[in-house]
Amino acid sequence: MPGRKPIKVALLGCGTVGTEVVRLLTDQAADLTARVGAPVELAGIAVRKPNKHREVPAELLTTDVDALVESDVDVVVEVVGGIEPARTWLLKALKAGKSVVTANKALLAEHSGELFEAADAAGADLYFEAAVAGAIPLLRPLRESLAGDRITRVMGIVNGTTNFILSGMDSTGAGYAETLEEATRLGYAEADPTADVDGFDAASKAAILASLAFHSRVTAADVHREGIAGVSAADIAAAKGLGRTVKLLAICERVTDNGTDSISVRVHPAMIPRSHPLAGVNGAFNAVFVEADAAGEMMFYGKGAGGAPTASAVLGDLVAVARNKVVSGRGPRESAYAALPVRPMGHASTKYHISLDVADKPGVLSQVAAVFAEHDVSIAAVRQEGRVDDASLVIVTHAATDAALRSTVDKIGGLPVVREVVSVMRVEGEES
Ligand SMILES: NC(=O)C1=CN([C@@H]2O[C@H](COP(=O)(O)OP(=O)(O)OC[C@H]3O[C@@H](n4cnc5c(N)ncnc54)[C@H](O)[C@@H]3O)[C@@H](O)[C@H]2O)C=CC1
Ligand SMILES: N[C@@H](CC=O)C(=O)O
Ligand code: NA
Repeated sequence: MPGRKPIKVALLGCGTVGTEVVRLLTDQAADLTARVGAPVELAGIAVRKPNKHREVPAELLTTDVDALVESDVDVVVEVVGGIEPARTWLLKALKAGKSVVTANKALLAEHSGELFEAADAAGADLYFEAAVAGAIPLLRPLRESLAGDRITRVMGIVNGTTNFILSGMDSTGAGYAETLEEATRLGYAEADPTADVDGFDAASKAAILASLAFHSRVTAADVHREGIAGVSAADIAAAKGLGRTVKLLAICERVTDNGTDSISVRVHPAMIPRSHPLAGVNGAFNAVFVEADAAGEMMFYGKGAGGAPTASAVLGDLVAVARNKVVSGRGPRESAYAALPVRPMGHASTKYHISLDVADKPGVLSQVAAVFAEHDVSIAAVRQEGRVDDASLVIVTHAATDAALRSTVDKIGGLPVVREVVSVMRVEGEES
């Protein structure tokens, strides 16, 4: 836009995502100018080792992040990751009235309250579409399109790395370690991939989703978290035998009890029917179901990880905050007025799949069934395989509280007729 003052952008970080942000900004410069109503100018790129970044203009590179943030830039885009020093940089930017675009879910899941307060005080924007489910437009629909509805549930696959690993184990029998290595090579995994496999990344995303969906502040510490490190080839085979597959799910629910609302939020592996729409979500793809009172069910699907898909979401946010700058407007602020409490995991209603190695003699089933009855857990299906010395008992329960199911499994493990509790996994989704 000739004559229009450019929107100056500081880019912090130039790794998997940052490199693609620079490419898209450069390749689409003319279109972005037209869409924003002013040129979008990359003023500097902060990195740790400038001589390692031959793919971007050398004159833009700097190691002095503070000076870049404090310069006359209008927008700070952060794709470094981690809590500190990213938190300090972004607070500094927001307090100075610079809008922020970030892909940093770890930071947002801990400190979004503080960041939003700084943004509000200075009249700046804070956008973070790339932080959950990569390229998929999901946070903007929650913050804006569905702001007039009452969301009851957000559930899905939000980590590309673990989905890539579980899909590989299920379809080709690929090993855990080799698939993780491949996910890292493809740029899906976090700098420390234990954040992915232990469920921390998905838990951060679940906290962000629950905060937006239920207008409350939910942090990563509020999320019940289990990763996929304990998922074995035997679990995958057991799931297959039952017409199911294993996925790492993030589940955020509004629970209404005696007219009072609370939030249940958890991340754990679960067996789902192979006919379930999430069962066909493979590789680094993510998919998220949203249920709202008036809208009903919606499904969001697309690439959840990788440099280019994530950069697409970053650029979308950059255009939004730049447009706001051009018209001196602002995007949505934090909406946490409902302040709903988070329920402990023990109160969550879940179903279990339990595989037991048992002595194959009369009375075993009745002893096991008695423990379920004692804990008020009802059995949906039982399958016994094998004969003397090599028997296995597979039990699928109806929904019960997670606390009751855990106590049931603990007590069954102590029965003399049970040689080993081979696998315990939650079951989600109805058979269709
Ligand atoms: N890779 C992906 O698929 C996705 C990544 N994200 C998020 O995007 C962010 C960036 O991720 P990636 O690009 O994959 O990470 P990366 O590790 O490839 O890149 C990080 C960049 O930050 C730079 N950096 C680190 N510490 C620095 C410091 N103190 N000063 C200056 N520069 C520093 C590194 O040199 C590197 O250029 C993270 O928050 C991540 O969680 C979000 C969605 C998807
Ligand atoms: N490590 C993350 C990257 C995107 O958020 C993932 O695997 O999903
Ligand atoms: Na997204």
